Amino acid sequence: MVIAIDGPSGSGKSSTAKGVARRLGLAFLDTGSMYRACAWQAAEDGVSDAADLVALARAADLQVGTDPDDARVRMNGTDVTEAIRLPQISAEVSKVAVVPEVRGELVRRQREIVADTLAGGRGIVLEGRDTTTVVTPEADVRVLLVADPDARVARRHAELGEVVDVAAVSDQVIRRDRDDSTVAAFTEAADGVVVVDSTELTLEQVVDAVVALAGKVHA
Ligand SMILES: Nc1ncnc2c1ncn2[C@@H]1O[C@H](COP(=O)(O)OP(=O)(O)OP(=O)(O)O)[C@@H](O)[C@H]1O
Ligand SMILES: Nc1ccn([C@H]2C[C@H](O)[C@@H](COP(=O)(O)O)O2)c(=O)n1
Repeated sequence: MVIAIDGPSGSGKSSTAKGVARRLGLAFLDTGSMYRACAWQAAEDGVSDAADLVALARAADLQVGTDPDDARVRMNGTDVTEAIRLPQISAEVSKVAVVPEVRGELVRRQREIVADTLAGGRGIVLEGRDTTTVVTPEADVRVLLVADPDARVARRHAELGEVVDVAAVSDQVIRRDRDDSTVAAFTEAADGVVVVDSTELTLEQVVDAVVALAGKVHA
């Protein structure tokens, strides 16, 4: 069983994918964490031009955990699980994600993780921007998870707290989507991809909806 979930920032992809993975006993892969880890390394090294970013991605010793309860990320020997969620990484990550050769390298690694997980006898839920269209277009269940922009900004604001102002949150959600959508097709559902709108749904209800789609595969 492979379940792929894409969508814009703050639509609830990570929370939903983890919830579905827990419910069905599947592994979990946050593909965005891999772009974030590269952005973290680029900031550490002070590099920003495309050739350097590609070299960094190709040389990276990048370890991504697939336990939905403890998906730790290690980049070149450093545990960056918390660091990659900092606002400065969210602000910079799109500059890394728009480089085609970086995408090619990370997609190759993501497919490898999926294949290794399946070879080990376990299914996987992966989420990101291009998992339904590029990484695993053959997935058993493919979902485009959407939510109104106001709801997405409000969710992110609630998560980050008062320390981050509305303009910064909007940059993390709206501006980032604009930049990210130049290289990945997550604003429209591709053929065979089911749209789930989480605007008026609780997280539990969204997880129920995806689990129900997975149930139909085995029906
Ligand atoms: N259905 C929902 N209703 C209310 N809040 C939700 C719902 N789904 C997720 N959330 C909350 O919204 C926030 C964003 O969720 P999450 O990180 O899962 O989104 P995402 O799509 O993975 O975002 P990004 O792509 O920016 O990493 C979190 O605080 C999460 O708890
Ligand atoms: N499959 C993916 C996953 C992520 N990205 C990019 C776009 C995001 O700005 C960034 C971080 O992702 P997030 O943790 O916010 O889900 O990585 C992508 O291009 N393709």
